[in-house]
Amino acid sequence: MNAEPKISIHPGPTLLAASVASRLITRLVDVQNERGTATVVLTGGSIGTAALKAVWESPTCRTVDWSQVHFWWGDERFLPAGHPDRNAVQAREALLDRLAVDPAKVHEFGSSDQFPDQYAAAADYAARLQEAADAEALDGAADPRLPRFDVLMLGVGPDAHIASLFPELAGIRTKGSTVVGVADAPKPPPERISLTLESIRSAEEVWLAVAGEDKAGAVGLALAGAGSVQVPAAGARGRNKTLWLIDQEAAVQLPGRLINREDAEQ
Ligand SMILES: O=C1O[C@H](COP(=O)(O)O)[C@@H](O)[C@H](O)[C@H]1O
Repeated sequence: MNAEPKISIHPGPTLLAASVASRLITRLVDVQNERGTATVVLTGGSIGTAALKAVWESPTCRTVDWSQVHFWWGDERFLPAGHPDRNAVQAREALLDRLAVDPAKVHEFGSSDQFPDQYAAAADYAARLQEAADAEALDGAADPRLPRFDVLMLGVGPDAHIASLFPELAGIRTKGSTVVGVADAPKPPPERISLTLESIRSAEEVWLAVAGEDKAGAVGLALAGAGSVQVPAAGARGRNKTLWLIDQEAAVQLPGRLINREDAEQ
């Protein structure tokens, strides 16, 4: 059973990124207080990267023990290791390279100079996720193929894609695998690697961070209950929490009944 979406609307992208950052810091500290180690799944994209910069700029950044955080990614562009368009490179520049992280806990997708194709890199990531799940050996794990994801962050494209799961393509239809190799993505580069929707839905909390009027149609459709093959963002739900963190421009096509929901987050 996954959690119904809650929506939090912010005045603009800068405050949105700051809000995502402050929630992330708080959540990681809370999880570390409970369990010692926390796990976050990062996203690429505009707000995802801006939020990581905002984490670094936050006065509370150092309240997290960054050496005890596992970092995974929801998706990656299948490019050479240092390519500036790789989500991991952008996350490193924005935050990870500035922190005392444990390199053994930073789990990047393989690159095009390591693997012959995106399918081999996807199989490698699935195997590493399985290893991490086996090492945790959690009773009652959400999915025995995956480690526990405390927070999984997503951006949303104007076409409603999440991670590298695009409308109507094979990736969003994939069942029975945790990771998928993607060909022919409509947004460059065409070759990508992505967690599947079932992996995304195994996370304890899924946060979708979205800004801009070009995303308003996607946000409106996703929250009005569209199907996930046509509108992948509609299927992104966490087990305990599904949180849409959006700005006012991205909110302009929200169904009215959702804007004033009593349970909407402030
Ligand atoms: O290509 C990608 O796009 C989405 C959304 O990016 P945005 O810049 O429109 O916010 C992102 O979530 C995904 O990780 C990335 O690979």
